[in-house]
Amino acid sequence: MAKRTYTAGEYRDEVAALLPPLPVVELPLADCLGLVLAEDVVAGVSLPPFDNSAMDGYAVRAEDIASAPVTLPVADDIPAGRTDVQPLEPGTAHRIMTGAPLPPGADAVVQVELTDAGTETVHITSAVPAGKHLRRTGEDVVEGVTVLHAGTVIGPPQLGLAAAVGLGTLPVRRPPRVIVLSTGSELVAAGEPLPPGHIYESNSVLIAAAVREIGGNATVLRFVPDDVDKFRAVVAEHAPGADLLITSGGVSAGAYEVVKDALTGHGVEFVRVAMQPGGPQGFGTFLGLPVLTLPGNPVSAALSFELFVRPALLGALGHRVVDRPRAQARATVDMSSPGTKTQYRRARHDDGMVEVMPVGGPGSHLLSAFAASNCLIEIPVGIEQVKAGDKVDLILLD
Ligand SMILES: Nc1nc2c(c(=O)[nH]1)N[C@H]1C(S)=C(S)[C@@H](COP(=O)(O)OP(=O)(O)OC[C@H]3O[C@@H](n4cnc5c(N)ncnc54)[C@H](O)[C@@H]3O)O[C@H]1N2
Ligand code: MOO
Repeated sequence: MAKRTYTAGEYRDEVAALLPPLPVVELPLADCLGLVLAEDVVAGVSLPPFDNSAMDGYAVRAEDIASAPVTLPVADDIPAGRTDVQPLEPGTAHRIMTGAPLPPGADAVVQVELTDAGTETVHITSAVPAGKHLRRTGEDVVEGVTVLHAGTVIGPPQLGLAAAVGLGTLPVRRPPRVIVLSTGSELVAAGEPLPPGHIYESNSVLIAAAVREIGGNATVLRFVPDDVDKFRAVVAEHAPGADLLITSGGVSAGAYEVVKDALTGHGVEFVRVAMQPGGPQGFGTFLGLPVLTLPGNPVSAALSFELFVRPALLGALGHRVVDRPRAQARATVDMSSPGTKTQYRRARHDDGMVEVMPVGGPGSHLLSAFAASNCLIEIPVGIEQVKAGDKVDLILLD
């Protein structure tokens, strides 16, 4: 039977359908960075939780210093954290520090710079109006209100706010557990001697990093040689508890296509996507585990992750925006494309997004060109020739 051919858009949807929303879990704040809040979060306390001083100075009644300069006795000293604050008697001042609770009866704080900084008595040189330098209870957050909404991507400010209202954990969609497995008897790990006819393995390094970059947990398995039984055994051992298996290599038309041989007829369908790089793809479920088999050429694997796996994982994590931003710019040179497939050229746009220049050729082995790029030029099906000066569609990677 002829292999089904997908457009890049159709395949993107097929991959997304393979990954259901991840379960909601409560995670400690330190583990929530970059994840998506799964439920609304309500403040258990007001912010500030009590009326307090915004300045180091003296708590007073504004009317007592209206005719400043005046000298008042200092009846108390209130550092931040003090709990037994006494009321302010008329005609007196309390020395007070920033963040310390305001004594009942006080309605203003005079900052220390407007005084002689006395500890027995204080000489105040200027009057201040009632309300000056006070931070009122609930000015920032009122207890019981929703402070963070479901769907929010959790960044440093959101984590700070969660901690400020006393939350030690947040409800998030659990990071996906992704197994990354490269196949190929020619592969050697970086850092080891390179025998003749071998190459350094790079796909699992790139893919695992790309998984981690969006908040996933990636486990890289030692890449298996081109051996079907070994491949199945390694996957079976690691499938329990995993959310996704990503393989690279072994899916095209050669005599030793281990991924294809191991998974054909076992829940994984091997198809073609009308794009270049990234044509040969496979998707399905093996031993209950969603599987995506990416082509082995380094840029093919990288772009397959970019265009299909990344949006699917972001969707499963609850992100509303799962695609990279797009833009248009003018090509600086002529480019040709097959016309029958969408071509993704690696490229650099300038700061103003006026012009875009391809980096390297269209070949799927040109990893250094990809590493030097900040965008992809998308040349759609039906276009065989782009002329210098033509506007082209960009997918922004930076
Ligand atoms: N007769 C045909 N040959 C090929 C076709 C085709 O349609 N007919 N398609 C080509 C295209 S397009 C691609 S893409 C590749 C896909 O091949 P595989 O997925 O089977 O990948 P391999 O053959 O294992 O490797 C391809 C290439 O990439 C290198 N590689 C593989 N894995 C890694 C890795 N983990 N790290 C670094 N480099 C890796 C490998 O050494 C090969 O050079 O097939 C074309 N052929
Ligand atoms: O479809 Mo392949 O990914 O061009 O080298």
